[in-house]
Amino acid sequence: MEEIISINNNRNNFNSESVTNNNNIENNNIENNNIENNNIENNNIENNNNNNINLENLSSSSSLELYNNYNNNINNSLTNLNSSLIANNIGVQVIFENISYKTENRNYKKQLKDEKKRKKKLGMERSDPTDPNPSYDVESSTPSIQTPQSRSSIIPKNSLNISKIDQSVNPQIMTNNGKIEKEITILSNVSGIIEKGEMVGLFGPSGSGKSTLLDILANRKSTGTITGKILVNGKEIGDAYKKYCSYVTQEEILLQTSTVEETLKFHADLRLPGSNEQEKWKIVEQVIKDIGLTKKAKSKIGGILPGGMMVKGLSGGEKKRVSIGCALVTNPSLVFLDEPTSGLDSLNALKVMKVLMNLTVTKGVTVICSIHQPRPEIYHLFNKIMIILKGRMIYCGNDVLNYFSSLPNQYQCPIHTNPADFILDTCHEISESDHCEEISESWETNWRDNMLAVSRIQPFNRSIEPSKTCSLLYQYKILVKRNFKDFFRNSSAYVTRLSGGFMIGLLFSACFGTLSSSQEDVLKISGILFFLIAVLNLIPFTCITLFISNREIFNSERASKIYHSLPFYLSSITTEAFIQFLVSLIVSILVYSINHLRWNFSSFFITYFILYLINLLSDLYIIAISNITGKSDLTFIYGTTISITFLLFMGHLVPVKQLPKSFGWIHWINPLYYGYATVMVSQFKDYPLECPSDFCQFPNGNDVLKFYGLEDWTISKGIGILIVWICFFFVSGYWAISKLNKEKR
Ligand SMILES: Nc1ncnc2c1ncn2[C@@H]1O[C@H](COP(=O)(O)OP(=O)(O)OP(=O)(O)O)[C@@H](O)[C@H]1O
Repeated sequence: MEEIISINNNRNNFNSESVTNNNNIENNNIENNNIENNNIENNNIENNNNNNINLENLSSSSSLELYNNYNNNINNSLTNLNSSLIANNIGVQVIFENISYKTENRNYKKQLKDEKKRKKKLGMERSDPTDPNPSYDVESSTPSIQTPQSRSSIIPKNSLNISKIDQSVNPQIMTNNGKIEKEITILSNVSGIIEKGEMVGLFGPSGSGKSTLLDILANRKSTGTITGKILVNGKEIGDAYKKYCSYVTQEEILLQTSTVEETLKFHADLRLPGSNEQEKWKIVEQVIKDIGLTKKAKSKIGGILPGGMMVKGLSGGEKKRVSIGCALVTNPSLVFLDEPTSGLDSLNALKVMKVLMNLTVTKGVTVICSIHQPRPEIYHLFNKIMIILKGRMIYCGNDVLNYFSSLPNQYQCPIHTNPADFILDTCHEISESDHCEEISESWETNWRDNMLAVSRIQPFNRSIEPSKTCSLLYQYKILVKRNFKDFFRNSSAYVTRLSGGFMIGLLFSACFGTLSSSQEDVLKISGILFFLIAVLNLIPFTCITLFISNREIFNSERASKIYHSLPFYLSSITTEAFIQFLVSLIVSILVYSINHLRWNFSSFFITYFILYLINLLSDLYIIAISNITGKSDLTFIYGTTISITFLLFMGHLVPVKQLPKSFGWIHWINPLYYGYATVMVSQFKDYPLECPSDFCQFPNGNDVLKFYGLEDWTISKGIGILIVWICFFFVSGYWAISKLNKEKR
């Protein structure tokens, strides 16, 4: 039996793909998706011109009533299509009503400042005796008593009206009677309906509020006040809503050293807590098929690693498909995408969009994406268009061209013009016309009176349970596994750091040679200890770009809420602690064995342990600074300033007792001083020194300690204080990563 369901996608020049009963969607180079989906077998979607609704009549009509009837028919035919085509699959219907969003105006201070400047300038102009046409006081920040007409007539042509300018630059900054507000309204009473299995394009000029609406619909907004309702299949489902949504950000932030399947498995591990390994792998395989990357499953993502090394990997479009894949592992009902085609060439953009269309057709997934001027083939893949202008919905449906021609100015799409370009151009025209307000209001009234009334509530066929999360320990395990894999695959990271340790060890050996307990070598030994601490303090500076890049990945993954910040932070510190363990060990063994420092196991062990603590501590404070600043250049500047201060007041170059009184206290807040004091004690405490004549400066190691003001120092005190400092930097780093530089949405 071959049932043919015809739908009219009712846009001029529409020529969408056809889905045959083999589900083979013509997909250029994308692999065919042989997805087993009994529900859609035997269903053919054909976009033909045998439409039930006559487009010609519609285009000649400009009446809203006719348009509404038409739209209702389309809605019904789409609903029929959806219900018969994808009866048991995962799609959901989403109705959002009167969504408004207010937030703190981040430009408030700047606007006030600009306003002050403007007033000052106007004041100066007024008092200019040479001005033949003295201007009047134009108080944009307080309502004027002049009539609009008189007011406009008295504003000199060249005078600045800051509130007007601000609104045109950033049309979302809505002012109240021209008053600069601390809180601004980004979205106002936005409503719409998205049927299951629909692919919806969210259009609008830059700054109109598309990303804001997507964030709200995807439940990702963490700032501001949101009002309105989101109904899933007619129900308000609160927290469980998250379970149905996935969000794909504009920029794909993926770990370059992971393969496609590892990336997806990572997401499956953290987002599917109820599934076993076998099930997760099955899902990963299916997602790889869905995104058409079976042949590239074992390929690395690729890109430039933080150290600068280039890893060959996927193309931009393929990376975007992996990002989409990450969003698909949870089998979402709704997928939101913020400009999925940005940065891609038109062929790759089309491939990405066809992957999305496949999902809507084969699984009934609802796809909503904001998009800027797509090529016509992409535009025609959308079942529905939503248009946001100045934070208000001006259209939501599938006949936008006819709708625009029905508006007061009768905007007609010229032949051979990309409809997407026409939509954007028309939006600009509308926003500058006097009808803008009227058009938004008439659409809102139309929505309330007609659209909502005809929408059919879909039955709920997915369970409404709040989503489960993995335990923190499990998250930590998965993150540590990923970190170590990444570390060993990034040869520039481990080769540089380990070979750096090796080179430093050899250079020290070459410079200081074999040392003895003679008087001349006493200063060399204290010099070696100082330089060892200085080098191990500076080594972490080589990893600033790595820390910043990890932070970016973390921010993006945290926004998707796939893990908690604590396991992420602990896993990063675990990897770092391991690397520093190796680096300090290499340096200590080389220096100790070649330079012949005080040889007994406890001295070696204590020296090594202190060097390790110094290395770890330095790593932690660089991590803390990079988490606080979020920028590599600032981390470098603050880090070097702190390190230089620490090294100066370490007690080697100038023994602490000889430091000037006004600055001498600094050594008490210098963790490197405690490290240096402790290794000095481990080397010189009760250490017999050669004394060739009756008088020598240091008859015994204790005299060396006395010279440096360390005679009362003990090893246990030093280790204790260093551990306290490590804890301090550890906590500061965690506080900074969890509280600062968050992705504000
Ligand atoms: N806290 C804020 N203070 C001031 N303006 C804000 C604030 N948050 C958002 N905006 C402004 O609101 C507008 C809507 O932002 P949004 O990112 O949703 O627009 P968009 O349509 O997605 O733009 P684009 O297409 O350029 O990404 C922008 O002009 C933005 O600058």
